[in-house]
Amino acid sequence: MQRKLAAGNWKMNGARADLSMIDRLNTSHPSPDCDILLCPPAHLVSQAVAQAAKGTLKIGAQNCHSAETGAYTGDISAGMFAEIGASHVIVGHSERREGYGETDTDARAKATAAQAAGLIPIVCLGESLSQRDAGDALNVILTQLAGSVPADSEADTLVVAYEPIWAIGTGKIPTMDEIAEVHQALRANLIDALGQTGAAVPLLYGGSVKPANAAGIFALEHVNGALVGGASLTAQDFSPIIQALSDS
Ligand SMILES: O=C[C@H](O)COP(=O)(O)O
Repeated sequence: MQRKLAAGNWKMNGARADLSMIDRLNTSHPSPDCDILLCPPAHLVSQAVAQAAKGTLKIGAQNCHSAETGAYTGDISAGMFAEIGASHVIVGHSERREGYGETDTDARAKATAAQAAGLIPIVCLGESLSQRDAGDALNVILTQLAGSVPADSEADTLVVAYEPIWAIGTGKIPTMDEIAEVHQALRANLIDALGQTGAAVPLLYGGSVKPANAAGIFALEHVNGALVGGASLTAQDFSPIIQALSDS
């Protein structure tokens, strides 16, 4: 059985004062098989960890370098995030792939470094609108999966997130059939690659998840949670998404 995960990605948003929502999230009590994760900007991770310590909320990072240490000005390694108490790190997000030219090889190197440091990588995959319109979505996604996931992953050391690029921050989402088709294909390919481990890896959907559409998405087979951007910025929006996942 897969664990459920409601993960919030604040991207380059949020200030110290916004960490007060952690107290509200920590008072929610999702089902025992459901984890809540918040990934604030790097400068807030340490304080977020301290603030979350009295509850079960986990804190993650949005990116890491694949090396342990070295002359990489401005970068932060997975081990450094682990040292300050992070539990997860997002890798291969389309905003890193598109904005910084990161490849599947980069995503896999970061995911491998994360696992070595004791962090759980959330490996992101997703097609552009033109790729979907051309009927190439599954091919693109499964190629990214094969190239980005470390071969020796375990069920509790890997999360995979399907995020269609055209759904991120747009208010548009795929049809339920389209999400189900992708998640079914991801599950089948993970089982092919990892055996029974692949059956237990949590699969998240991301892209314009809101309180109004969360329950429908979480009802789909092989959807074990969400990677939430805009709606994770306030407890008012994120809490009902967590509740919908917990109830699913
Ligand atoms: O990492 C989160 C995703 O990019 C989704 O962002 P969004 O919920 O604002 O569409």
